[in-house]
Amino acid sequence: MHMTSPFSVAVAGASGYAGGEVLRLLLGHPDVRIGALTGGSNAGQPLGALQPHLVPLADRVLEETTPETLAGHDVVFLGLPHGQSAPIAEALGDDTIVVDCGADFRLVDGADWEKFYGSAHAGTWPYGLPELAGQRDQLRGARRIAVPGCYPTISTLTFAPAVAAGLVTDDLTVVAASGTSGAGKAPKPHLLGSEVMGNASAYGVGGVHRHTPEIRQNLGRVTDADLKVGFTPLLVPMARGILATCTAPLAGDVTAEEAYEVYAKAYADEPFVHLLPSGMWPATQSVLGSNAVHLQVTVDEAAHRLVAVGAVDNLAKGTGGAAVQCMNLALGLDETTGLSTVGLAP
Ligand SMILES: NC(=O)C1=CN([C@@H]2O[C@H](COP(=O)(O)OP(=O)(O)OC[C@H]3O[C@@H](n4cnc5c(N)ncnc54)[C@H](OP(=O)(O)O)[C@@H]3O)[C@@H](O)[C@H]2O)C=CC1
Ligand SMILES: CC(=O)N[C@@H](CCC(=O)OP(=O)(O)O)C(=O)O
Repeated sequence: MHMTSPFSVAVAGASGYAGGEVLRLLLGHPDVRIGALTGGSNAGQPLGALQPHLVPLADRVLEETTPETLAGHDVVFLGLPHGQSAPIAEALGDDTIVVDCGADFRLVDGADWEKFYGSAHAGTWPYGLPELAGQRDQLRGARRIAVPGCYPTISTLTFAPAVAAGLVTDDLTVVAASGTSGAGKAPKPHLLGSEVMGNASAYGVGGVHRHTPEIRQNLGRVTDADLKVGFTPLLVPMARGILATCTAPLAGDVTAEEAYEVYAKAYADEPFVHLLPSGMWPATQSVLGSNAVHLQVTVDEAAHRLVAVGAVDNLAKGTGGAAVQCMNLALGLDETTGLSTVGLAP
């Protein structure tokens, strides 16, 4: 099938956070026409009752999420719980570009999948992080795309230049604080206002969070070293954003200026990765709503460690923005179409 602009696009999970963010961005995209919008328990509801910020789509009624409702579009975005994507993708056929915001097709190693997700591995699709070595070429013209997890996106981009350049040993530590939208819209006891407001907490501690193998897999693409990745997620009282602190012992004598130069060179041509001026440190507010990632790096001489910090909007570059960026690559459009690097302040 030969696709031409405007490309018809359907969104499954349009009532959820990821689906809603994909739609927010698609409403500003010049080359798409928004087709079917589907939900789960909210099928039959007008979108305006669920996503009031998506004003131009307020009167659109959510359909059931089935291969039939999603068929006949050039692109289908899936913002569904884990495990729901494979049967739909299979039924859609290879003419349709399927961009999955879920985890089902991100991991290469089936044993990792089974250990961390506890179910049978569905397979592996091209991985939707164009900035990671070798991935952009896989995404151009792709028909199936696995959008990364939000923590893996920022952890990978924050650590990759140091790991690729051999500035650090194989012993990597990530501590990342996320806003609550990372956990989705479905009600959960630990996300009640009383549990979240005025509170910061750790969870998934001790190498058990399912994003640990995804981060290790990504950074394993830029080094031959057998990496050890320690990942600790934190939940903090904000709606959007992740701030990741990535540290590792230095492999040799490296100055802060040399580390900064490595990062500047690695991302010189990346439209969405912004290395802040030396001495300025990333803050989530600056990337909210935008597809930008903000980074900074230095060396702690006394501790003989590299310290890099990254900020991302988990719903934008962390999911919906990455999904649109990958759609652009798959369709042969300019990768930045419909995406902004402008955040919010204050
Ligand atoms: N939130 C984030 O920051 C990120 C999310 N993701 C991934 O994106 C996907 C969606 O997450 P998110 O939007 O946060 O989750 P939400 O809980 O906010 O949304 C889930 C969506 O899936 C729909 N849904 C749930 N169960 C079914 C079902 N059985 N059949 C059909 N539709 C169903 C829901 O519909 P309804 O409400 O109508 O029941 C809703 O539209 C997940 O795989 C998540 O891991 C990835 C990276 C970051
Ligand atoms: C704050 C919070 O709860 N975040 C989620 C990660 C969200 C994400 O990236 O999602 P998937 O990998 O599931 O697609 C978590 O830790 O489970």
